[in-house]
Amino acid sequence: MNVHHVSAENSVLNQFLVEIRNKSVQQDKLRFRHNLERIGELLAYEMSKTLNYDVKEIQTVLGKHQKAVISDSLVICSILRAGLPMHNGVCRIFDDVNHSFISAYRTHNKANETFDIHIEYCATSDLTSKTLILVDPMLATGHSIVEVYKFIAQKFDISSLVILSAIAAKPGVQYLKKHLPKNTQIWIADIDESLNEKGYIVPGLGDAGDLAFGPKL
Ligand SMILES: O=P(O)(O)OC[C@H]1O[C@H](OP(=O)(O)OP(=O)(O)O)[C@H](O)[C@@H]1O
Ligand SMILES: O=c1cc[nH]c(=O)[nH]1
Ligand SMILES: [Mg+2]
Repeated sequence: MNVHHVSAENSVLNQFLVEIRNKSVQQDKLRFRHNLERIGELLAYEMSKTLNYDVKEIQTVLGKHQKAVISDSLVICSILRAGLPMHNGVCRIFDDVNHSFISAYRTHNKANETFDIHIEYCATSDLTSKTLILVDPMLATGHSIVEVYKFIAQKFDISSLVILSAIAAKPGVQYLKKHLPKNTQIWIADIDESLNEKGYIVPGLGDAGDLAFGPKL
């Protein structure tokens, strides 16, 4: 698995990350979602540099022009709910692609201090031979992404997997390395050291789904 830590190099991305983490600024839901959208755009742009390209010729009003354009067949799949704002950003970068939505939510299993992942909804086109771009702003333990991948891999033989996340915890990245295909590419805006006992990323930002859309019962 190839891990790209995008904010290792300073850019405007840092500003968006600081704003989603800041406990005062993040209370503004509109701004929180907008920043996740912008992070989605920037990750999509960076990731686009490693896709496959074919040279195409077009006709301008004055002559012919050749340029390499993306040849991969992409599908953007976001994990509900928190994936939706980043999804909007990613789909502003890749125009002519299909979109999939899959639900995954965690419940805390107090008996053995683990998390159960629940997948109850999946709306997708045929993913056979597609490059699947899986979008989720938070990669904490990594269990949600791995369960979503397993669910999809049971039904479709995808060509390759790309993951886009805003904030990841190191243990979650290690978990993905163990459980996802070797050729997976993962693009993370920022990587934090640890998780707390409730499986939240530290320092992280809190609950991305609740900050974007309000607390759920
Ligand atoms: O890496 P993991 O430990 O599996 O945790 C990450 C998951 O937790 C969050 O979803 P959540 O369950 O809070 O659902 P939500 O999007 O509805 O808020 C987040 O959006 C990820 O999907
Ligand atoms: O830190 C975390 C962990 C899981 N989900 C979140 O939204 N935040
Ligand atoms: Mg949540």
